[in-house]
Amino acid sequence: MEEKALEIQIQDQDEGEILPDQGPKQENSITMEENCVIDQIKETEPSFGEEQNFNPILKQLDDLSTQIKILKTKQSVLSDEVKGIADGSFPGSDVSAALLHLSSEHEALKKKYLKESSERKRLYNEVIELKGNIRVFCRCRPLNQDEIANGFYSVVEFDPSIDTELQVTSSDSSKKQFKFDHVFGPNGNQEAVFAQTSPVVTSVLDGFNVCIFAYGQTGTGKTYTMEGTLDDRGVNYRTLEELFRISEERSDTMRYELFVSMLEVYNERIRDLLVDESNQHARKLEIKQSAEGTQEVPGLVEASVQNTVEVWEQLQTGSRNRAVGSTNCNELSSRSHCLFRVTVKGENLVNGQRTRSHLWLVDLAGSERVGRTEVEGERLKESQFINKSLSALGDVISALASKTSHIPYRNSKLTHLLQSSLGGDCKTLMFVQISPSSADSGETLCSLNFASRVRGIEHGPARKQSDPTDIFKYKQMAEKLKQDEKETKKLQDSLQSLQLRFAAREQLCRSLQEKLRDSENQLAEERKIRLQQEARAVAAYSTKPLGLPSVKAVPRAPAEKKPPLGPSKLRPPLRGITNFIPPPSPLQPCKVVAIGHPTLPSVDEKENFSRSISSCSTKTLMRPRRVSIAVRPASATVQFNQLKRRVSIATIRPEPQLHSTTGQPPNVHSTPQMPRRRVSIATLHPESNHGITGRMSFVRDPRRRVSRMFSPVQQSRPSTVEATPISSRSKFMGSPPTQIGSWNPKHPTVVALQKRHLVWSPLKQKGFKNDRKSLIPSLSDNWR
Ligand SMILES: Nc1ncnc2c1ncn2[C@@H]1O[C@H](COP(=O)(O)OP(=O)(O)OP(=O)(O)O)[C@@H](O)[C@H]1O
Repeated sequence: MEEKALEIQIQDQDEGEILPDQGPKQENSITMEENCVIDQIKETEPSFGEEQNFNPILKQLDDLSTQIKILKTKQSVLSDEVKGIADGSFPGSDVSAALLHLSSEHEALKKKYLKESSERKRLYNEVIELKGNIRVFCRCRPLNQDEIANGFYSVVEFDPSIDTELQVTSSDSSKKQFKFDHVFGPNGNQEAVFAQTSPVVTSVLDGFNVCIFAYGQTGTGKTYTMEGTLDDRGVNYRTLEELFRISEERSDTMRYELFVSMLEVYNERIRDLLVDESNQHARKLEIKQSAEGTQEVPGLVEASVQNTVEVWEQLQTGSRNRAVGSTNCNELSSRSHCLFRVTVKGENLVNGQRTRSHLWLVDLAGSERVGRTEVEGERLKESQFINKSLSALGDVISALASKTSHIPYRNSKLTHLLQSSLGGDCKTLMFVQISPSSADSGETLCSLNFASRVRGIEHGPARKQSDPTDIFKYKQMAEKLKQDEKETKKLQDSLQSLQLRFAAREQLCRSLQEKLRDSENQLAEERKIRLQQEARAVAAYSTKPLGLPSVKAVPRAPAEKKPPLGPSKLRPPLRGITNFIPPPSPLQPCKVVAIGHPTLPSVDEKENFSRSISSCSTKTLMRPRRVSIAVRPASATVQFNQLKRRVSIATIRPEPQLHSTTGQPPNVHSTPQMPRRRVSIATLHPESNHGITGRMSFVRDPRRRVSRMFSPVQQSRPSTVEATPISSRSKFMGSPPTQIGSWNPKHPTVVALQKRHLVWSPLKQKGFKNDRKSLIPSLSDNWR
C-alpha cells in the first residue's frame, strides 16, 4: 500500500514537473520532496543502505529519479524554446495580413457560393415545374405465362418512336389513345424508369415535398415498380441510393440526415410497418397537423439510415409486416396502401440554414372493382375500403383539377396523409400501371382514364416562391385586363353598329347625290326656259305704251308657266345650293315691305309702293325668282333683302293685326312664348293688292317646321295656301314623298333651301376610314 501511495506521489510530482509555467523553484521543491521520501523509506526500512538488503523498489526509485532528471533537462530545453518563440520567432505581420486577406476572401466566396447554390435550386425547381409538378408515367407489364397459356393477347400498342403515347383496343374493338409524360412498354426496365424519376426525387434534397405513387389494377406491377426485387431494385431503393449519392456529393457544404418510416393504411387504419405485429395493439396512430401546417403521425417510427444496406433492411422489415391477402386476381395481392416515407433533414454548413422535407413512395392497393374480385366477408370489406380511399383520391385530384376552393383531403386516411404532397407546392409523380392482357382491357381503360384526370391538373407552384405583393399585382393586372377586354368588346360592338349605320348613310348619300344631279340638270333646263320666257315678256312689255303698270295686263301664255316638277324632282339639292348667291342682276331690286312690322306703311306709301311694284314687276320677272325677307323685331325700319336665291327666315313677334290682314286662322300660334320661331317667307307677286300678295307669315308650331312659299304661277290661290309641315328629318332623309300635303313646293331648290339644315353627309365627317370624295362639296364649290 505504501509503495503504491509513493508511486502516485511520484507520478503527481512528475506531472507537475512537466508543466511549463513551473520554474526552477518548483524543481528544487520536488528534489527536496524526493530526498524527504527517501529518508522516510530509510527510517521505515532499517536495513536500507546495506548491500545485502538492497530492495528492488529502491532500485526502481533510483531509476525513476534518473528519469526525472533527464526529463527535467528536456523540460528546461523546451521552456527555453518556448521563450524564444514568444520573443520573436512567431509569424509576423505579413502572415497576419495574409491570413486576414484569406479570411475575407473566404467570406466572399462563401457568399458567392450561397448565392449560386440558391440560384441552382431555383433553376432546378423551375425545370421541374416546366416539366410539370404533377407528372404521370404509364407502365405496362409484359404478358405473363398464365395469360399466354390462356390465349389472351395484348390490347395495348406502343409506338417506339413516341414514348409518350399508347393505344388501347377496348372490348368493342374501338381504339383509344392516351398521352402521358412518359410511357414505358413491357420492355422498359427499372433503370429506364428511374432515369425519368430521379429529377423529381432529388428535389427533396432541396427542401421540396415529393410524392411518388403507383396506381393500378392488382397484379399490374405496382410493387414491382416501387420495391422491385433483390436483383432488380425498384424506385424506392434506387431513390435512397440516389439520395445518399447526392448527399455525399454535397457533403462539403450540406449535411443531410435521412430517416425512413413505413406505414400502411388498411381498412382506414394506420399501421406502423416498422413495428412488430405484437406491439401494434398498444399503439393507435392518428394524423395530426403540425404547427407548420404539415400532416404528421405522432408515434410513427422514424429509423435513421446511413446507407442503402440499412434502407434495404428497413424495407424488408416493412414488407414482412405488410398485410397481404389472397384473391383470385393475384395470390400475393396487397390489400392495403403501403406508404414509405423518407424524411430528409438538411443543414447548410455555410449559412446554417435547415430544411426538413418528406418524400412519399406509395404503393397503392389494387384499383379493381369489387365485383371483379368475387370476394365476400372480410375481403369484401377490404375492397370497399380500398375503393373508398381510391375514390377519395380521385375526388381530391378532381377538385385540384377544377381549382375548387375546398379540396376534400380528409375524406380518407390516404388523402389526409398525402395532403401536403398532392397539389400545391409539392412535386407529384404517378405511375399508372396497366396490364396488356385482353382479359383486363376494361380495368386498363379505367386506370388510364383516372390517370388522364390526374394529368389534367394544372400545377400552381408559383404560390410557393412568389412574393405576395407580386401576386397582388398580378391579380390587379388580371382584373384590369378583364375590364379592358369587356370595354374592347363594347367598343367593337358599337363600332360595328356605327359601321352599319355609316354604310346605310353612305348608301343614302349616294342616292341623294344621284338625285341632286338630276335636280341640277332639271334646274338648269328650267332656268333656260325661264330666261327665254322673261326675255319674251320684256320684249312684249317694251312694245306696249308707257304707263301700263300692271303686270296683270301681260298675258301669260300657258307655256310660260313653270313646268311642274315631278315628285322625283322634288328632291332637294344638298348644301351646295344653300350657299348659292346668283350673280348680281342688272335690274333694280324690288322693294318689299315686311308684313307684320309695327310700323306698317301708310296708304300713300302703299300706293307708291304698289306703283313701284307695278313699275318693277316686269323687271322682277327678270330677276331671280326668289327673294328673301328678313324682319328684325327690334328694328323700326323696313328692310329689304338683297335679292338672292335663298330664302331667309324671319323671326316674328306675335302681331294680331297681321293675322287679320293675312287672314290667318285665330289659332295660329303667336303666343309670346314662341316669338322666336322661324318661318319661311314667300315671294312677291306683282298682282297683289298691296304689292305683297302671296307673302305670308307664319308663326311656327314649336314642334313642327312650317314653311310657306308662293310661286308666281300659283297666284290664283294665295289665300288658301296652307302651311305645309315639312316632314321630319328621317322622312326627308328617306325616299322623296309622293304627296306633301295640300301644298307642294314646285321648285326643288326651294324645298332644298327649306331643309338645308337637315342635310347631313357622313362623307363630310372627319375620321372615317372611307375617304371617298363626296360629290357634294365639289358641286358646292362649283356653284360658288
Ligand atoms: N415490368 C415488369 N416486368 C416484369 N415483370 C413484372 C413487371 N411488372 C410486374 N411484373 C410481375 O408481375 C407480378 C405482379 O406484380 P406486382 O406484385 O408488382 O403487382 P401489384 O400491382 O403490386 O399487385 P398487388 O396490387 O397485388 O400488389 C410480379 O410477379 C412481378 O414480378
